[in-house]
Amino acid sequence: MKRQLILENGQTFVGEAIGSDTERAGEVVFNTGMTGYQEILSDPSYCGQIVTLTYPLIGNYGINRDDFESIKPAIHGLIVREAAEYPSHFRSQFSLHEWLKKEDIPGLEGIDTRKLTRMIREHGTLKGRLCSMDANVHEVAEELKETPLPVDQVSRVSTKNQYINPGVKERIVLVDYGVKKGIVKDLVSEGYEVVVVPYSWDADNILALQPDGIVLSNGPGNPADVPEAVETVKNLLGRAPLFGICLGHQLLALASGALTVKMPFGHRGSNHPVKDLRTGQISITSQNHGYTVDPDSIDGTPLDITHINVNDKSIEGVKHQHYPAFSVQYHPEASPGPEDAKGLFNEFKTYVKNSQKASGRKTYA
Ligand SMILES: NC(=O)CC[C@H](N)C(=O)O
Repeated sequence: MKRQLILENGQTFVGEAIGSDTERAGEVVFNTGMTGYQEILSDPSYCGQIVTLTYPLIGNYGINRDDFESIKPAIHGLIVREAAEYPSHFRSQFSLHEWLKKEDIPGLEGIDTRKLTRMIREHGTLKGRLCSMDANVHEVAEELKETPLPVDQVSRVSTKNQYINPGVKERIVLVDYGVKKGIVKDLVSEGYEVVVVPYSWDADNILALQPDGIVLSNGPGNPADVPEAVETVKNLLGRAPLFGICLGHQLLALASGALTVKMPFGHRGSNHPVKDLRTGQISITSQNHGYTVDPDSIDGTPLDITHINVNDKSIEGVKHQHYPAFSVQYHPEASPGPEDAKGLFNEFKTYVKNSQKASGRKTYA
């Protein structure tokens, strides 16, 4: 069955329908990763977006039960050049098409994904809708133009209740703005007790858990859409070591007086080079973000820039001058992607240990 992608600029791409028959709209973004489609499909930071993958063959190793980054995918659609019909891998349980159908996510295959990607690179991200062939292109394009991007994504994907991953070492509170499982897994593998709490918890509620460290997770949307989270981070500064990842990084920056801006088409992929300005070391990193900390807003804030993107020099990491708080725009947990940045979890561990020593609290081995 044919299906079309209608963009707000009136352009259309006609291909074959895969997955669910639901019609759905979203901001169309591209990811350049050659592998990792299952993690991308289930990363809550894509909530409300339609993702096109630039690698031409997707789905060849299937979908398995272990590699999901969340339980319920929040992505609005998937666009690929070719979806493998017969996956081959010993862990595979579904084909891409079967899984998309099961999760009620519409997909489109067989279009020129290079043309679509170039269009997004030239004009910035575009709103789009995956539609049946009888949709009126002009009407849909007008409607897309008039519909603003959603502002409620974090509340859609954050956990509703706190939950605990037991551990024998320090207690880390992980504030869930749409957390990827990879972050939880990496913290648990350090031996921490990881208490995951809803994004709406205020600082008093979080501090009542007596955390030895706090991680601010990744998450979807514009960080300026969650002012209550910025307020919470402000009130957490200096009360426990803070480590922000992606949206968590943007919230730490906003809480410290900096600003964030929307990028034309963002960074989404598994090979983004990041330079640590303190050591000169380059890491190849996994990224998924459409907003960034505005470099012109840093002066006068208590933040030092620690990392920059080698390609476009955008800010990739900051550190607070007075409090044990730091953050990165990229993904130390990878999931999917290279693991060059895993060392950031060790940096966090040092912060946690130092803060324990300074406070005279019990330290762990
Ligand atoms: N992965 C993330 O946390 C993304 C952060 C934010 N939603 C952005 O797009 O910039």
